[in-house]
Amino acid sequence: MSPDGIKLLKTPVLDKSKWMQLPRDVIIGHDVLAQLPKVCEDLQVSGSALVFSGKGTMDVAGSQVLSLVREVMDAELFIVDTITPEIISEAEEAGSGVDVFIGVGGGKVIDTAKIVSYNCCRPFISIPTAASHDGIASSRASVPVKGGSVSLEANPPIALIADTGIIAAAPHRLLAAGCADVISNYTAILDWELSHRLRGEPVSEYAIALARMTAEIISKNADLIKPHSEESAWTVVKALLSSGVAMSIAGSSRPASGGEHKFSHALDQIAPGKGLHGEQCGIGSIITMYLHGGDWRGIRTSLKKIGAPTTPKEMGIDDYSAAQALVLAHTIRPERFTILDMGVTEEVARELIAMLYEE
Ligand SMILES: NC(=O)C1=CN([C@@H]2O[C@H](COP(=O)(O)OP(=O)(O)OC[C@H]3O[C@@H](n4cnc5c(N)ncnc54)[C@H](OP(=O)(O)O)[C@@H]3O)[C@@H](O)[C@H]2O)C=CC1
Ligand SMILES: O=C(CO)COP(=O)(O)O
Ligand SMILES: [Zn+2]
Repeated sequence: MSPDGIKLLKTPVLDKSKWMQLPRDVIIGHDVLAQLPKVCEDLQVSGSALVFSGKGTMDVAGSQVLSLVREVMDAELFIVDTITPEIISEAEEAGSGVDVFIGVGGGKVIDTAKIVSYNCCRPFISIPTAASHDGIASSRASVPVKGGSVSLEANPPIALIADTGIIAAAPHRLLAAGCADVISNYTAILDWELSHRLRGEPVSEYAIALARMTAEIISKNADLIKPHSEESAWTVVKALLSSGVAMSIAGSSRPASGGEHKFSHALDQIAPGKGLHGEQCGIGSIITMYLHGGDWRGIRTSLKKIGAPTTPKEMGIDDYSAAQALVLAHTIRPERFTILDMGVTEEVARELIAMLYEE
């Protein structure tokens, strides 16, 4: 009984908690780069910044961002050529004592800034120059390591500033790769559900619903995704954002990364520097959708409409290497159970790659 005589009910304790981190300010649109000083003011970010950019993306937006940041705080530059544990340590040293990290570029630049931000316990602002991957707003980062790849916990951006003018001007190949990365959510989800049924891995229905809806929006609008159209850049950036949020809800990259991603990571080892991340995942998704017994032709049609490759040859990768990547995929993150972990022989792998060329 409470002091007021009200009978208190004993409620069962749910011994469960979850901490999800999501972006706070999201600015998407034409010429929004100029909003950066305002965003820093809104988020009360001041002091000093370390701006990460790439060799090519420096000219696209990195220099402009550096000038804008220097209007409101001290800023230094760190050029990311490739992402490795060594480069990350180097960047952490350069970022010691810095108040905010800003990533301006493609996926490698953004992932590096994200990891350094997490390790240095300082916020990070994401400024993608291309809609090529769904890590622009996620709380995960992928790092290639010897013999594979690791998915690390990282800081999601405190702010995402996506300038659709810059993104639409980027080579169409990058936008098409971003679409393919999102379309591959279809099979990532099937793999997660398979692991749930076979291994008892917990799933998040909300993360699955969001990731699937995102893939559906891109597939349904495949006809409307056009090169150098700011409208298309809008559509794709929003999809990448919601796919990233799905990963943050899940607390892992599971809703957006399954066997098709393991295939892509294996290709990065076997045929480095040929295909883009999203392109490889898209092709992997056609194959794993076939293995799941789903509409693999539908995935292939969407990718073709968008202008993403559907065969290894289109990425400059020979079929033998692609088949090897399929066989090796299960060795990448063996703890992540997918349909490719059920056993793919060399013979089957060759047949699966040949299937991609079928009319
Ligand atoms: N954290 C996550 O949740 C996710 C992470 N990823 C990771 O992201 C990476 C893939 O990203 P992706 O962007 O495809 O690869 P990269 O970061 O390697 O970028 C590909 C190329 O595009 C160039 N580029 C970027 N923007 C422009 C532009 N506007 N105009 C001309 N060139 C441009 C880059 O230039 P530059 O040389 O200047 O860099 C680079 O040469 C992988 O490492 C992948 O693992 C992918 C999905 C999700
Ligand atoms: O690329 C991702 C989602 O699109 C996530 O990357 P991982 O495969 O490294 O988890
Ligand atoms: Zn991906």
